[in-house]
Amino acid sequence: MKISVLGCGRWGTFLAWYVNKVGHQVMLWGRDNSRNFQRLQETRNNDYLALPEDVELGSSLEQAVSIAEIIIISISAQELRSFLKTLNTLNVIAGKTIILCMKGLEAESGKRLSQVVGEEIGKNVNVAVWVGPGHVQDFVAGIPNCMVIGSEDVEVTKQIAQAFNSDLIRFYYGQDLIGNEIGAATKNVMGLAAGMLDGLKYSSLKGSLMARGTREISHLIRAMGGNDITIYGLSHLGDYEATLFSPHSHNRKFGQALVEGERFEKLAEGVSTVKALKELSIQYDVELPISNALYKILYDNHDAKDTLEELFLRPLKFEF
Ligand SMILES: NC(=O)C1=CN([C@@H]2O[C@H](COP(=O)(O)OP(=O)(O)OC[C@H]3O[C@@H](n4cnc5c(N)ncnc54)[C@H](O)[C@@H]3O)[C@@H](O)[C@H]2O)C=CC1
Ligand SMILES: O=C(CO)COP(=O)(O)O
Repeated sequence: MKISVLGCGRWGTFLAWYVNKVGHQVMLWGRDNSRNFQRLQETRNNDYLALPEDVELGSSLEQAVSIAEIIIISISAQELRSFLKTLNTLNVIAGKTIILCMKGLEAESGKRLSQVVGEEIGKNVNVAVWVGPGHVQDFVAGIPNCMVIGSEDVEVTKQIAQAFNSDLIRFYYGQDLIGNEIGAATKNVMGLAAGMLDGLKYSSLKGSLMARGTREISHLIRAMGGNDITIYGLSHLGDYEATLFSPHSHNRKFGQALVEGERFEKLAEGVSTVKALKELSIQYDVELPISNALYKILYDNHDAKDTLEELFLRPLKFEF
């Protein structure tokens, strides 16, 4: 199949590498002025991998979209809406399948990224998400993992999963788009919290964070009309090792750097997702104590140690 990957950062470049490896014809698109794109053009390398010669690099968005049946998008979540507005003006997207390979929510509205596609592009495309655990560093070292593809159309889900399945990534068919999108975005929030615990030398609390984090987000998924069991699947709990424990996780590193008084400059999607969760907790009237504590730390300048310790002072309650 002809596939174009839009976004040539850490993950987008890996996706182009992977989709080429499993036998598809791939174009990786980036903006002319992007440092990532320029470096790939000059060296075909980034910090993580070397791109094979048969992955085409392109900077014309119109060309990248018009030549492909499947369009994979992997840019920062907060850029998606404006990016789609630009894409829409080119009039080449109708009839394509868009796969969102990004883990975030729109910060101001709390909207899921597939909803943003629906609002900006309309109904004349198929939309799927490809989420779950995986770091470029592990995949290029040949370490396999499991991931999940989901959409509102089971035939689209199956077609994509079958086209991309390999002995490096085993795909499962997602059955709950709301749960998969909320789960994928919010695992980054738990990653920020895990990093803060690491920085505070409270790493032994990460087991409790896993238990209470999943419970908190399952309430939100149910309130939003999803299936609360999805939280225990690949998009959320299955991604905890790669986020709460992995030395590669940007979200975990961001949280750790914050409590250590350092700055972590790379994209940590959880920071914007914390804002989205504040909005969703109001919209759906769901209590999200861990996410709310992170909001106070990140947006109201509360002290991380005090704020996380305050979680222990709440009234006792039943576990489930
Ligand atoms: N296992 C998985 O499914 C993984 C998923 N991700 C997700 O992938 C997404 C991207 O993350 P990274 O690649 O780490 O970020 P990154 O910062 O390395 O790459 C983002 C890329 O998007 C481009 N970009 C940003 N705004 C743009 C715009 N308006 N128009 C065109 N291009 C734009 C940037 O130039 C950059 O090349 C995130 O949502 C992240 O959560 C990341 C790693 C693993
Ligand atoms: O989603 C990821 C791993 O599955 C990447 O996580 P980070 O963005 O925290 O590095």
